[in-house]
Amino acid sequence: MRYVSTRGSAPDLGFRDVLLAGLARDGGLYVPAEWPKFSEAEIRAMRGLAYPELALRLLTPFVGGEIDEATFARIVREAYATFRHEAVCPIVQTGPNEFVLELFHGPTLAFKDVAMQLLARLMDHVLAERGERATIAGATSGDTGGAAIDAFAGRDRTDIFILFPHGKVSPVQQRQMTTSTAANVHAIAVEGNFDDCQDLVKGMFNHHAFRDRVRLSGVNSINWARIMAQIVYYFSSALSLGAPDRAVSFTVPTGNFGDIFAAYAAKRMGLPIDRLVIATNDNDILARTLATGTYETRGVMETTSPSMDIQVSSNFERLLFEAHGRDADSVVRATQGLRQSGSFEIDKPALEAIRTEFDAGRSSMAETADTIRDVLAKSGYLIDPHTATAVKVAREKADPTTPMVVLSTAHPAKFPTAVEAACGVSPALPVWLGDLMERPEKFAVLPSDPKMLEDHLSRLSRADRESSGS
Ligand SMILES: Cc1ncc(COP(=O)(O)O)c(C=O)c1O
Ligand SMILES: N[C@@H](CCOP(=O)(O)O)C(=O)O
Repeated sequence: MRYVSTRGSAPDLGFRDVLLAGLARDGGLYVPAEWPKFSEAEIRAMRGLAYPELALRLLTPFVGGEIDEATFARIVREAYATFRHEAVCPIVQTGPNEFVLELFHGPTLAFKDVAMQLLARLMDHVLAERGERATIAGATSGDTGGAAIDAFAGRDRTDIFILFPHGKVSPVQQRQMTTSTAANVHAIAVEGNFDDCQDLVKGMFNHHAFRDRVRLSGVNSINWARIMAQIVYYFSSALSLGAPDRAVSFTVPTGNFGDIFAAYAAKRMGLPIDRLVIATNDNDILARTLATGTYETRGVMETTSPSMDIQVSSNFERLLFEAHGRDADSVVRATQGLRQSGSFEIDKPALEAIRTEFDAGRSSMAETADTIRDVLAKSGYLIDPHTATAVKVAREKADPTTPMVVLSTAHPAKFPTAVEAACGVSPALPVWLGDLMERPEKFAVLPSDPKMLEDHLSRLSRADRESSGS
């Protein structure tokens, strides 16, 4: 399996190089040169497989023989052994045709664990094989950071630097990033919003001399391996609802477009998916884009679902590439427009192609709070604000003939203030995180300044020291 960049001028790479590269050298994102396909009979034969075995079957084609079978199987099994639910990503029914896919049974209570536990082990393996070290940089609006820190803490081959927007993540999210005692973990509070953090990280990737010196790798969903791992739970949930003999729809609380792009990938691989519904909070750039055909950034509004407070939705670039028939020039034009004027128009045929697969809706903060209350009252089930934005939108788009699966991307205990304000119940953290709020914090505070950030990383990165021979 080879991987190509959405911007067309970076070299094609194999799986191990894509895993370590993160962002392509032309600023684009890697996608598989072709989508692996599974027939109906092959999908039917996946029914009843345990989650790690299903993951092995679906992900093996993406690895393309670059990691031997036995090692890959061991890594996958170890990654999912960290989950505290036997099914890894179970579904629960919350309405006649409404199901919630619980993605929060991993170590940090967020869907990011599903991919990050695998990614860290894969990177460790490839780095050990090559006898190399890497510097990991990631931007987070709250959940990616905690999940990445948990997955990479204490790993000898990597130093990890996580940038989060100062004062704009929930207290639980912040502590999950700032209380690690591992020497290779470095949390950085940036004076800015998530888009600033993401810009800084992409800036470091696009500064090739720096990138090469510190051997920069990424853990955001710009890294193909993140998307790859997230494909599995679309299959597992659809299989348990009757796929491939029955189509299902998914509603996904969306920010950086990684999770819903994994659903699109599952569909391209043969999973019968009817509608893919994008749910946004008040930062509704994607819902506006689908309605108008213009992707137009506005200021970021702080909401009760902070992980979705974002304007520049990185993985939308992967969808643009597909919707334009894999024409990299169209993607380059769009990204130039975004950089120059904060907006771009999507051509009519590409927009139609997107609308054929996707639908979108928005949930305001008040509607999200109402939904938390309503789901608790009617189903006795407590959801977090990100999940609630999706339930609200899913209910507007529901079709009585097709099961609708709503992705529950975080445990409610990560956002106790918003949940309690909505419904009067304050969800408790699980026992293993019971003392999280009392643990001492350690983090740097930096302005949104590329040079200061690079200096900070250089000072602390072991890969940089090795490259400079000091
Ligand atoms: C809890 C939660 N829900 C939803 C999202 C949005 O997911 P994506 O960025 O993949 O669209 C995020 C952040 O990624 C998140 O942390
Ligand atoms: N919502 C995310 C933002 C980063 O997204 P990613 O999936 O690209 O890592 C977060 O919680 O950090």
